[in-house]
Amino acid sequence: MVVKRTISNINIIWPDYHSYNNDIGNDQSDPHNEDHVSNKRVASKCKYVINENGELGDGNFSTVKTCQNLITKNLYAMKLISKRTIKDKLRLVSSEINLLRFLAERTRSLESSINYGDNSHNRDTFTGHHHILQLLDFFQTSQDIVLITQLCAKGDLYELILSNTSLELEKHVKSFTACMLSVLHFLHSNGIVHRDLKAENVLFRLKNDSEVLNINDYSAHDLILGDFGLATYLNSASENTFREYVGTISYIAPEIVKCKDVSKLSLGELDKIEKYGAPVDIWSLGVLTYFMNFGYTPFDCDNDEETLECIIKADYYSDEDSVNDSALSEFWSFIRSCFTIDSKNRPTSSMLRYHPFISEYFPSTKTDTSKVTFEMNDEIENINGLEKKKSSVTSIHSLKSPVKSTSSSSLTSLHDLSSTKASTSLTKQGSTSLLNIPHYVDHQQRRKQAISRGNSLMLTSLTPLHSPIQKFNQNSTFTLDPKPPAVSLMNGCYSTNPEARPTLGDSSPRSLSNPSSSASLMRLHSNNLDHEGSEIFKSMIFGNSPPSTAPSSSNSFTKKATFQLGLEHDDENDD
Ligand SMILES: Nc1ncnc2c1ncn2[C@@H]1O[C@H](COP(=O)(O)OP(=O)(O)OP(=O)(O)O)[C@@H](O)[C@H]1O
Repeated sequence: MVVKRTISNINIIWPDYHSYNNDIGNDQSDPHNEDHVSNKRVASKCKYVINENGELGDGNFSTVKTCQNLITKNLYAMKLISKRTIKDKLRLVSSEINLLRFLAERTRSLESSINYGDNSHNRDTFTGHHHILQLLDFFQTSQDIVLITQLCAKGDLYELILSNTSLELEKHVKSFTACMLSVLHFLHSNGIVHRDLKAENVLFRLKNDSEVLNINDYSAHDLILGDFGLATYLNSASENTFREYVGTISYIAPEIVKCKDVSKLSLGELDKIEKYGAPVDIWSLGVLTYFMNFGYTPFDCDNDEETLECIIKADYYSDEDSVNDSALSEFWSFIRSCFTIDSKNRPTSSMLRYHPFISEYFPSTKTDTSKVTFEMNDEIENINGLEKKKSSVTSIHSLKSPVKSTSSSSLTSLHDLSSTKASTSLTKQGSTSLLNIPHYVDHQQRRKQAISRGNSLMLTSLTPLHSPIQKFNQNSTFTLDPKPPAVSLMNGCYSTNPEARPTLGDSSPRSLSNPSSSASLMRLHSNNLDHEGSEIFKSMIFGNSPPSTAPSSSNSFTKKATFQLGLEHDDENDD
């Protein structure tokens, strides 16, 4: 059985996750036995090798390693999502892949339409789609579902904040916030909600020639938002997607907190819970901005119940000194806007670009029409007019700081709504609830340690770029090229396990030096059958979108779909 989804111009056919799940269940009987697997399908030889010493990080469901494409010689990040670990959470993985593919397509189409020489485009310092993790390829092995993405530096924003105690407001908090706001603006205007914006998911992309993150060199890195595992389309097919209790507790909005007990509700009761939407990301942005500035998160208390209580009331911690610090007035105004309890009154990503805290990064807002200016003024009035009540000085907050969730810590917190009263309908919708519950350490203690280690911020400024076009292009690490040649991609096929090597070879993209051998991702999905490659390559590439010559029977769709996830296919396409 297949589920067919049409996302913009991409026709994605994805196997029903229940049947896929069954298939994975079979694998688990002997996941190490390739022969067992090969009884029912032929695995392609993996086109990537892993650096066995190149672990970049791990998450709740995955390990991320440096890898090299054997054909292009380019280095990428390989995210290995263990089938054993995700078991019944396949919906989240297919959703992540679908979304990343859509975003990669959207990015390519936007890039091809932007004329960088024309000042009417891209006047803002940050261009949202430049700061999203790009998916290059994906496949599955007997043990893992594998995503190949662009390579970012080891370490993330969370580690950067903790290792520096906090970040500097003028130099970094503002620019990082503006950058993430540009990403949210891009996602929201494309109908996508991320639902897990947090420091751990913000990575640093380096220029090709930099091996380690030199945060002092502005021109050598960019912020990248990753982990789209919880991201979803606003017009999601599932009735209850926006009633799921998902996210990371320190960052969730009040409207998500209200969904905490959805698993215990009857269907009638569930209907009464208001659906949430894109504003949940704005709340998380407020938490992230606050965390960058202070080095601790705003709502965390001794226990989760108290934390959730504070979130519901927007009762964030603030000490009197910082509240009265005039240098922080715009910061607090921004925070208050993000922490507007009523999501309908919370400013959108579009409106927030006008906020004085970060508006200098969005010069395009200055030349908008009078209508927009009026809305802007209105908005700023709202921002400034927000009630002052909301911050706690001596409340139940205990100044605890989050500790990064480890790969095992939140797995136990996966609640499957299928075990609930509302199970029948929710399971049908494929609904799953996921909440990462981080552990906490004593903030004061950590702060003292950081100070005694003499950690100081050495970051240079990501200042607004006033001659934006030229300078932006020079400084950005964003690039879509070189485009991987079609023959180097695996496009969802079933593969042997990637070989691990102690070191990876030369990463110069030799095969890409021959332009005729390269095909952009755009072309891979363009239904243009004139590009190079044999019919079998076309079949592989268009596995998710049948070539126009393919028979249009539902059988052929099914074959394509199963081929795409490698459930049953013959791949004659090995190297
Ligand atoms: N492209 C990349 N380049 C470098 N490091 C990466 C990349 N992708 C992920 N990482 C590292 O691996 C970690 C885990 O990745 P990711 O957050 O995607 O996994 P996850 O299992 O979905 O995590 P979560 O626990 O948030 O659900 C990240 O925190 C980051 O440190």
